[in-house]
Amino acid sequence: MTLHFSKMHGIGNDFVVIDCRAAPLGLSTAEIRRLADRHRGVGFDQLLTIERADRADCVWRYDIYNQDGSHAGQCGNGARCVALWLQRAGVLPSGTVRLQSPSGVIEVEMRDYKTVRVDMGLPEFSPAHIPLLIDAEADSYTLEIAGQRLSFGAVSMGNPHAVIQVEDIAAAPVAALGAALEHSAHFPQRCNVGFVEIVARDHVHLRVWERGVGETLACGSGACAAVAVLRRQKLVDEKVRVSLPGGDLQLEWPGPGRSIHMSGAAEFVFEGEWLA
Ligand SMILES: N[C@@H](CCC[C@H](N)C(=O)O)C(=O)O
Repeated sequence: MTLHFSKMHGIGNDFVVIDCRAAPLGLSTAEIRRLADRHRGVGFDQLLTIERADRADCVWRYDIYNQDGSHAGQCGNGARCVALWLQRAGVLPSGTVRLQSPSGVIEVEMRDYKTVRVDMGLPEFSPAHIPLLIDAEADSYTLEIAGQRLSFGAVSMGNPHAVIQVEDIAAAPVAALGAALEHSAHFPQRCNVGFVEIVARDHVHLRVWERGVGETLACGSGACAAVAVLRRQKLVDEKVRVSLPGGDLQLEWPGPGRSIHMSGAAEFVFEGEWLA
């Protein structure tokens, strides 16, 4: 089997993008993992498929798979790459465009040749929605994780996120605590774990341990989650620059009942054929 793909990235969060407009993906979980292998396959953080929408108010939809083959509900950096991919294919209408994602409709808008602004929708804080097995919704939760008491905020951006505030981003225990919280029984669908250092009310540093991947260079939904959690705790302003290891994203969240907007780069790397 030969599979044509585009290799793309959004500030270092990298993707294999497959055109499924004419035919469904048809890869097993084992094949997705082989394609994700950075030595024996192509390598990616997420696999994105582009398909025809099945709802009347969208033309295109995308689906998301992590490196370990698991399915994801949202991918912010991926949404920007999907918009750029559709534009290069000549099928992205001008202006604001509604895209069907696995967790609902989002809106994308090309700002210049490689900057995309995305309406990522409403952050959902209710534990049932995340899902987080805990009695009552709160700004912050404390649990015993990996032998220590850990405080974190939690939110769904269409996918589950925990957000931990740290003093020094360089020293954050991303791998150790990220993996432990991702697999904690309190998160029945696992979770993405963000470690965030507040630099100023309009600037934070963020590193993200992604569910199904590990630490990535950037996570768009993780950036939204960090801003949502910190803003709810009244620690940041409406507009926040989020600096990740792979680059910066601009976030805007006016507050409850309003969408979070994220702006940042999307880039093509190459086109290829996978000889499966
Ligand atoms: N890199 C993404 C998030 C991808 C999905 C995530 N790992 C999950 O399983 O929820 C982003 O940019 O948002």
